[in-house]
Amino acid sequence: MNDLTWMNLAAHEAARGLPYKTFENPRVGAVLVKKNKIIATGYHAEFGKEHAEINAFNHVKDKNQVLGATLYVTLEPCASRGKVGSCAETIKGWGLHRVVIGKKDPNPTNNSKGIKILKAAGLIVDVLNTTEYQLINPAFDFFFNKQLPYVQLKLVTSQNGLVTKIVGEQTKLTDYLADVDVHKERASKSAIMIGSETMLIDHPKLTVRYIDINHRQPMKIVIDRRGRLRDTDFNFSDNWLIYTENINFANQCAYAKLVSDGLKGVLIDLAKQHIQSVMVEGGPSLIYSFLKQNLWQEMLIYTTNKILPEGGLKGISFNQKPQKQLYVGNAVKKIYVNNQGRV
Ligand SMILES: NC(=O)C1=CN([C@@H]2O[C@H](COP(=O)(O)OP(=O)(O)OC[C@H]3O[C@@H](n4cnc5c(N)ncnc54)[C@H](OP(=O)(O)O)[C@@H]3O)[C@@H](O)[C@H]2O)C=CC1
Ligand SMILES: Nc1c(N[C@@H]2O[C@H](COP(=O)(O)O)[C@@H](O)[C@H]2O)[nH]c(=O)[nH]c1=O
Ligand SMILES: [Zn+2]
Repeated sequence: MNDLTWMNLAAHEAARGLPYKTFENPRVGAVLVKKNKIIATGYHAEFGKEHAEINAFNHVKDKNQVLGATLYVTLEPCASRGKVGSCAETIKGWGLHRVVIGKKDPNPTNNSKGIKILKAAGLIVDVLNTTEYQLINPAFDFFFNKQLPYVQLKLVTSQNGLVTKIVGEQTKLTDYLADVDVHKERASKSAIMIGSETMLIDHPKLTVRYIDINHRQPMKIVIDRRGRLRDTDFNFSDNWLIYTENINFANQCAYAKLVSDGLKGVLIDLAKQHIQSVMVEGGPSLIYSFLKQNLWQEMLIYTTNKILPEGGLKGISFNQKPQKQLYVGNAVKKIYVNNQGRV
């Protein structure tokens, strides 16, 4: 077994973390190895809980086994104290011989700093930088590399490509199991975004409620260029943010924010508020705008088994081949990846 094989095992561990549980944290895996044998494995399972390296160490019954061992970890151990304390500072007390790292942490609070701590403690540190575990945290990587939120578009259609039965109304298309999947997607995002027309017609909740979560609810964002929400009686609270170009609305509503440079300006502003990822849940007009301006990284289309009469609101036409497709409840979920819009 060589470094790459052990690191692949650590990457498999990382993939045991579920994005709807790790939330804004990266999925990370770790393997402790001594004399070509595994001592323990671990992964980061939940936002705010122990990191992968610590979990691996906690799985070792006789801690003497760790003396002189090698730690394989997919991401550079954190340097900052964060929510659980610095892993690099903890690791240096274990008596390891060597630490092998999949890639450096793109988060500037940790970048190269974890490696520095380990090296200063006399450990041998190697960074492999191979590609297979670069793709495991697309939103985390995109946010820290581009200083913009990762944009995931999502639309639900009938089998014949419509998003509503009647223009100007809402139509529920997904069944319970598909909703659970949608809510897992929501739970992994910092924010959910919709267009003003969807807000006015659907009055959506935009919460995660089909699954339990132990982290915060995503922020709710409405794009309301003209300020059509100005004279409505929506009960906005701190978790809502409305981007508008209507100065009167922005002055009058505590939750409305003036933005003048379009969707890109919105994304830049969200990044400043540490919004790492956004799920744009429609409607089709807003989704088209993100596609046209190439401001997206991933798109989910759930095509349900329902057939709606012609005359309803049309979804989008999109010719790219999906990277993946799977069945969830009454829908086929197609996942599209924008190769020109990634890191
Ligand atoms: N099946 C599904 O998955 C979904 C269905 N729906 C349904 O879709 C319908 C609403 O969808 P739709 O009519 O497409 O409207 P949207 O919800 O997409 O809202 C449209 C508004 O968004 C704003 N907007 C769009 N593009 C831009 C841009 N480039 N820059 C700034 N603002 C922009 C505009 O505001 P302004 O006019 O002020 O400029 C526009 O009027 C509803 O019936 C709803 O029930 C909605 C979501 C999902
Ligand atoms: N119609 C439709 C969806 N529509 C999207 O979900 C929003 C409703 O969110 P909420 O109020 O939290 O349930 C709605 O405004 C629109 O953005 N989503 C789906 O998963 N399945 C569906 O059939
Ligand atoms: Zn850590």
